[in-house]
Amino acid sequence: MAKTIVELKNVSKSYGETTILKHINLELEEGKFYTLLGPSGCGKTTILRTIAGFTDATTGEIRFDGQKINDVPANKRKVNTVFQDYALFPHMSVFDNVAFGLAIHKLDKAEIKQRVQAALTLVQLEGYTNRGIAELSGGQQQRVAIARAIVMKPRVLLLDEPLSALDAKLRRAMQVELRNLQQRLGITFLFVTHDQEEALAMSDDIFVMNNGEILQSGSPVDIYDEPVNHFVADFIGESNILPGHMIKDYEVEFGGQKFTCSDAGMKPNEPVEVVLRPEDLTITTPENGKLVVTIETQLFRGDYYEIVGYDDDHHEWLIHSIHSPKDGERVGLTFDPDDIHVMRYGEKEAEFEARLDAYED
Ligand SMILES: Nc1ncnc2c1ncn2[C@@H]1O[C@H](COP(=O)(O)OP(=O)(O)OP(=O)(O)O)[C@@H](O)[C@H]1O
Repeated sequence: MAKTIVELKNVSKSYGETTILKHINLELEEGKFYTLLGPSGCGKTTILRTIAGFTDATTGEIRFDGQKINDVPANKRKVNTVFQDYALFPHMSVFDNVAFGLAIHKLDKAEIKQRVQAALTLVQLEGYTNRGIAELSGGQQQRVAIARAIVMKPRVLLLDEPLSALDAKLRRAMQVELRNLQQRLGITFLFVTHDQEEALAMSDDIFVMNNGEILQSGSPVDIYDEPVNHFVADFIGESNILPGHMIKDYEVEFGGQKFTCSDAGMKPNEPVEVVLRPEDLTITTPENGKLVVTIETQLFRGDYYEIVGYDDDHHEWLIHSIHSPKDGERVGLTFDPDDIHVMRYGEKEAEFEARLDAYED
């Protein structure tokens, strides 16, 4: 198992009466790409700031290589931050921006030059050393900010929504670049975003946050396939979420019908929520469908149609399909038992994982 670098143990943060972070526990291992994902104001930046040393935790421990670092000042932590607005010095050249931290540490000129050149090569900005910051595009400024952080050879790089100022196309290109850079450098990245697609595409592991809490952590595939609760199912990807009842292990009722599923460990007749992803629904004839819906609208999304239909209980269904039924047409929907994901109301991640372990063995 990889070595743990950063640990937050039961970290809480309050400003006066307002609690911003509630009992945060997380571990970052060496060489992995992590993402803090959640809506605006949920506390993502505050977690970065406690790790960087810009904000004190009200309670709890921050550890680096197993040592408590709550009282270690920011400039003594082996962590660097790339800020959302880049925080570059506009009147200085690219070289001087990247060299800034090394110059403060009074490294000799030859070493500074060699390290700045190496960092600029890594972010594909060789040849830009004498440019002013104002003469660079947004994407190039972004690269300078990253070069300025990695030139310090941090063990952990914190990135606070670094791609949010870029247009959609450049943003996608930078996602690939950042992921490749992380793999080449082999250092731990902790990346903050509220964009779930970005988190799914880039991360080894994601921490899904809401309201000052980490609701779920795990690989993108695990979180997508097995969301712990309504918030996560709704926030990550698109979902059909329906109320239902667990009849017994591996049998669930929703929409007035019983279905075989792969979930277990609930009480008989326990009220539950059922998740079906739009891409797991297949359109068929009404006779062959497990459910029947009437098509309301459809949007062409390039490689699929995003279709909305309503069942006879007026429940809305979102369907992704390469086929385009007619508006007003009645169609059947089928899905596999494995595509049904059942969630218990109020279940926390630890209880959810314990239940999964118990019935999967
Ligand atoms: N110095 C402060 N004093 C009081 N409240 C603060 C302070 N800093 C942050 N907050 C509050 O803490 C909450 C979490 O802020 P934080 O910046 O960590 O959220 P975030 O998830 O990073 O949001 P965003 O995606 O919008 O940047 C917000 O409600 C914010 O208003």
